[in-house]
Amino acid sequence: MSVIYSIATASNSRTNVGVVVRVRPVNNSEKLGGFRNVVQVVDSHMLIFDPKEDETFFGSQRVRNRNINKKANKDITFIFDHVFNETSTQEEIFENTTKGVLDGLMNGFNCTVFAYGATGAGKTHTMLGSQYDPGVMYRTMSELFKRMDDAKEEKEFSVAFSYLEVYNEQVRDLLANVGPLAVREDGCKGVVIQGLTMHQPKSAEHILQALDSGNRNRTQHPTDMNATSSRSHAVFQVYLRQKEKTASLNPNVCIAKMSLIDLAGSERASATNATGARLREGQNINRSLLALGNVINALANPKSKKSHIPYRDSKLTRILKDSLGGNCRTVMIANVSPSSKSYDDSHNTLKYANRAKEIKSSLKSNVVSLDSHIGQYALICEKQQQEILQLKQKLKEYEAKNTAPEALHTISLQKQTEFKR
Ligand SMILES: Nc1ncnc2c1ncn2[C@@H]1O[C@H](COP(=O)(O)OP(=O)(O)OP(=O)(O)O)[C@@H](O)[C@H]1O
Repeated sequence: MSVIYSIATASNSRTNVGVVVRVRPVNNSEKLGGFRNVVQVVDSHMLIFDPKEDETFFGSQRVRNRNINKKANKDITFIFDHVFNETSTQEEIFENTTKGVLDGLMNGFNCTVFAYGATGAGKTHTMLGSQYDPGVMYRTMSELFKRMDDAKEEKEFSVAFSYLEVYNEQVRDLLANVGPLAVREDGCKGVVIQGLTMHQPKSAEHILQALDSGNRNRTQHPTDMNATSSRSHAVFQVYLRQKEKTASLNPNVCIAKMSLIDLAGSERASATNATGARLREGQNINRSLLALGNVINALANPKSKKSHIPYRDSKLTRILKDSLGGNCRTVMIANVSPSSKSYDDSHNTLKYANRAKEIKSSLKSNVVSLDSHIGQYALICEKQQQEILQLKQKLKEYEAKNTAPEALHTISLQKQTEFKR
């Protein structure tokens, strides 16, 4: 029997999390090894993992032709916001993923795009690409500069960016030669990485150069699956400040952050034959990806919404605390190889991506009025005064109803302490 994950389309107006899958072309070693294809892209939303080999497709219609002697294939149907096949271009990926997210950034929402997948599945190709065929990061920045230019009559913009990596649970600035950086949380500013350099770009090309030089500083080591495997999580962040150009003394100012992340490859240690330092490296990668998965699971689980989201379990999730869930728009690009050589890795990636679809977040634009602090405090105080009066009234009614004098006294004391707090 075939399994279908999520019958409803993943494009749900309540979700701010888009999940897309990109299937890369088969590489030479997969071709020469005679591996079979285990990912069949049916259309732009559906793929089948490990399809029955005796089935043919006409459009999205299956035509069955059963062979009872064959070992059952997993035959799992997955549905995502978008599925890109082997021939999809960098431009198509950008147009159908980050371009829409940029609308969010321009409207003051924090946004995150991250590439997830096993080593060699195509994450760096998707996010960074090459000089001649740039990926999502450069295309996003080009589009951002275009949009700022289009709106320059109405708004004043300022942009800054940073580029860091998390390697072996240490944060390093990819654009400056400094030691490991500390991460701390600031009540007002959110997550702060102490000493991380901020750069003000003059153009999208300037950012492309910075990405290129930053990437040369990134920790890479060959693995059995990828000769130039990125062994760290690379986090590129852009801060956009917009101020309305109006005659008003109190123009709206809006600050939002976009994080573009090329994660290190998820992999089983046995598949990479790693030992010693490489094994420890792999364990740290898996630890932070596991932590990221746990955060995704917690955000996706409505029961845990009010309780604890385990952001503190790794450096990666601590850095992304204000970029995942909550007030944030997220796109996950799950990269997979179509080959049976990466059977378990692709299966795991698809399950991880499927889980990420469940995250729901409530958006709140970061628009603030320049003197909002004063106006807001007056309103907050007024609201709290009203709330205290209502609670006092409720307490009075409760005390009047309650006949046990001792119990009454204890409850009353407790409530009073609460009010004082
Ligand atoms: N869609 C694609 N089209 C053409 N080539 C691709 C595509 N995706 C990946 N490749 C090629 O496959 C190889 C591995 O890709 P890439 O380095 O992006 O993998 P990765 O997922 O970042 O791996 P790691 O986690 O080990 O760094 C590269 O040579 C890359 O150019």
